[in-house]
Amino acid sequence: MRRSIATVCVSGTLDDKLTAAAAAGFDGIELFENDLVVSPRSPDEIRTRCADLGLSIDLYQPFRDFEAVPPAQLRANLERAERKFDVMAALGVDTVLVCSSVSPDAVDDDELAASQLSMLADRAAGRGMRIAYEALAWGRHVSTWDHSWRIVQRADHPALGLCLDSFHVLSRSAELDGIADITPGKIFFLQLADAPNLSMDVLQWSRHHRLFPGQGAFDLPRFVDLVLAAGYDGPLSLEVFNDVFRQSDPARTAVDAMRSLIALEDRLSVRGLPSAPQLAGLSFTEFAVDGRSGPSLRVALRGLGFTHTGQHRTKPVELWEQAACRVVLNSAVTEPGAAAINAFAITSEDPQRSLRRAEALLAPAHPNVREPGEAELAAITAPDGTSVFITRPDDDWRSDFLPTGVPVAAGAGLLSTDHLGLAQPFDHFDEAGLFYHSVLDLDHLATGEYAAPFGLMRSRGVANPDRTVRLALTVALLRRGEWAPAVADPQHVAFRTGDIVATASALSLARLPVPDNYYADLAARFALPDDFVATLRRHGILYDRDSSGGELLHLYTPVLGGRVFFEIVERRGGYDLFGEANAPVRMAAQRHRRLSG
Ligand SMILES: O=C(O)c1ccc(O)c(O)c1
Ligand SMILES: [Mg+2]
Repeated sequence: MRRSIATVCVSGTLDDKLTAAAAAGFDGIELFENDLVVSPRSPDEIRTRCADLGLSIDLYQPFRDFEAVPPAQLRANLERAERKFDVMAALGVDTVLVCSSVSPDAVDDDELAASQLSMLADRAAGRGMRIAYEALAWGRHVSTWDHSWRIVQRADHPALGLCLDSFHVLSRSAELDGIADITPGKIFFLQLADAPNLSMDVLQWSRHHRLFPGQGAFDLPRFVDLVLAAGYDGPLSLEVFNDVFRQSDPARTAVDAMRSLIALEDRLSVRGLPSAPQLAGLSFTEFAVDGRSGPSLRVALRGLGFTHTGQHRTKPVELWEQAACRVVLNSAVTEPGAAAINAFAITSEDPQRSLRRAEALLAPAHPNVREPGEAELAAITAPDGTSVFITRPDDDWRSDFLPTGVPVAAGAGLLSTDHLGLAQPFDHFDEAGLFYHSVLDLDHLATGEYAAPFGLMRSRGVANPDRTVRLALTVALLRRGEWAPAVADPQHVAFRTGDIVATASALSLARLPVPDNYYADLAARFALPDDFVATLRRHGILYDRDSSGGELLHLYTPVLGGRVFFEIVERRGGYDLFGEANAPVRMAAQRHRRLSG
């Protein structure tokens, strides 16, 4: 299907937007009037520019407050419409979007609305144009798709049809099945937007919080399926009003937008991508370290029971292991400053297919510099710049490391990497969620918010079906201000143990001190037995319980080398999340710990 994007989705002037849309591979655009009005190009020149870029102009919009008005107003509205038809003729666009009236002067009279829209359609038809009527969720009298359809049916004019916008339809949790019964050919245009579930004024929700498909909570595949069942064969067109996208790099937003459509088409089976291979776990996490952070990470790894088992053949890179937990310390990446997670690796049953899928979803390939004889690691770059390596089930990458011969430590019972905690750059949180969801086919777990010492935080978990790969993405709800302590957004690796009390007893490293107030509150909140709470307190273990009785027991290290820390988790009874309720306790404790040295 053709793919289009409304100019309102991305930042910049009209030229910036057109360039971005074309570069991302869109076939067409919806031209917003504002973008035309502020452009120094004439409509003719815009038409030429779009043609040069290979973009069609699929829709001109919006035309507001047209229908169901008193006669004098109707004359003025028709006159206004003629001026817009002039512009459309010069642009070479044949469809104009008329959104349902929000005017207090509009009359609640379907017959009047239908007859006036029919007059408008007559004039449009005279110029080879057509009218797509869209019910805004906050329309004065017409606010649902079925109401707009009744009016279009009543008008019964060949140049009058519907514009269906997923936001307006799905934000109203309307009855949907009837969409499939709309007369073939009467859906003139389809606009797609996702959104998070929010309880708020629907206009504010629409104008600030729309997202690209796959980034929010709406069931877009079902909606689009119904529209296709009604015979729609026009473009899939994104219309996303979003405060962050409006001020982000348009080239990047357009790629994010295109990825959302490719992923949606894949879910609709309109266009098949290489299927996502099964993933078998997080095979290693790589930290970039320098002369200051390297030593503190080594001390911590030893204290956690890791052994420095391997040294890279050609690079200053160390492999540390304990059971299936692997950490790589890379001193070759010399970005000055804190230690940071600069890469992680996921085991795929078919790395090459994983990579082909990633490419089809416009994931940037990671330039992988390798010496002869070294394992070929497929790699892509995540939205926050982290490299994601895709490794084979046989872990052939380990042969790049020569054994150190260091005797293997007894360990502390750590079994495998449970999850990574990756704080995301403010502008790329939604992009990251869609990236992992589509490229690696990770499911969205719950999205949550919590009040942390340095601001409100949002978290979104993503995981594969059998939960061997879990990522906890976090972001501050507001872009950070000037007072942002360095510990505000650290990254971490969590390792799984089967018995956290035994593991805690075997550790030999500084634990994060957890305040007594926390344990007093915990005992009260969950009615826990005294001796259990005493054990948790003795080891600095935090606790969470979900609504089905699943439990998480976890503990943290202080922040190491400026930005990273480790966590140990024991999951009981199918606990599926990350203990977000305890994140504020951890953040405050980490800051106390830094202040006290
Ligand atoms: O917010 C609006 O006014 C507006 C305008 C045009 C649309 O297609 C729409 O969905 C919303
Ligand atoms: Mg719309």
